[in-house]
Amino acid sequence: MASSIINGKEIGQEIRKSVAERVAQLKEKGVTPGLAVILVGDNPASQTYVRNKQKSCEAIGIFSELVKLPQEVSEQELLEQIRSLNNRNDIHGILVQLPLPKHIDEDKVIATISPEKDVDGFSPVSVGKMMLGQDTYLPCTPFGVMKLLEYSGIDVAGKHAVVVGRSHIVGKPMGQLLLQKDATVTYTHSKTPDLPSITKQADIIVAAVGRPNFITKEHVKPGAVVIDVGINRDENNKLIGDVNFAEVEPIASHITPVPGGVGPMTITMLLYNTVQSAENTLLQDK
Ligand SMILES: Nc1nc(=O)c2c([nH]1)NC[C@@H]1CN(c3ccc(C(=O)N[C@@H](CCC(=O)O)C(=O)O)cc3)C=[N+]21
Repeated sequence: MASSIINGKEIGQEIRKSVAERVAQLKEKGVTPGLAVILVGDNPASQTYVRNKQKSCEAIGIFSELVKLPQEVSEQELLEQIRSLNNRNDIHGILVQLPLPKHIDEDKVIATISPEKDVDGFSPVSVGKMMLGQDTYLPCTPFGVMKLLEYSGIDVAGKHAVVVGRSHIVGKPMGQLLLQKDATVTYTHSKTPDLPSITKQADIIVAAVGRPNFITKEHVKPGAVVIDVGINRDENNKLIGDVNFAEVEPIASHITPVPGGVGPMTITMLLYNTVQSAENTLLQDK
């Protein structure tokens, strides 16, 4: 059974088209959605991601502003930059590119972003609302995975979903969103004994461990859906996922490739959240 390869680039493009239409409607009302991206230091990977985010904004008419700060910037200065962006009417979304240098308290930085502008969905307020099923900005990567499943016609209700990884930005919220759609969710992680015995029971596996080719055919039940959130780089700087694609593809029913799977969806949902935030300001003005 060869699997159907889920094309995140194509699904992302389709969603971006409808987001672009909403941007056009906002502009008719005199509002240009604006995203501020804060980049600290000069990590080459972060620079590439940030450039991709800016290009994607431009392509659909979202204004994007890059705030570049040196590696040695003080936490105080970074917090002041965020507060000033919180107060700007032309900025509807604020994203602080992670990871941050070690001398800066990431939790404090994220908590300083106004929840109204937290288009990453990382702040304590956003996370709390998500847990309660309230209206909020959903974290872009798990949100993107839910859209991939939906657009691929995969109904998660009643399915057993196994999430591998428990990070604040992917694993934990991923399980929540699946649970909200009536999946039965199992969380697994680096301290889970005999992982294959658990993942073998999954109808849907979401791999978000950050280890290249970690999920092999021994982990996968034939016919399972396999979503690869991994973005590892090999020695030649080539992008590789957490799933051994060559091994797993023949037995899965659906699988996401890396690149071209979850990655493009993360950016798509960032654009989506930013436009949502701009629309929300219009509702508040009324
Ligand atoms: N505050 C914050 N928010 C983030 O959302 C955030 C972050 N910090 N820090 C870093 C990670 C990583 N991330 C990616 C987004 C898109 C691709 C992506 O588009 N990948 C393409 C390929 C890109 C390439 O070839 O390099 C793909 O998978 O097809 C990858 C990774 C967002 N992150």
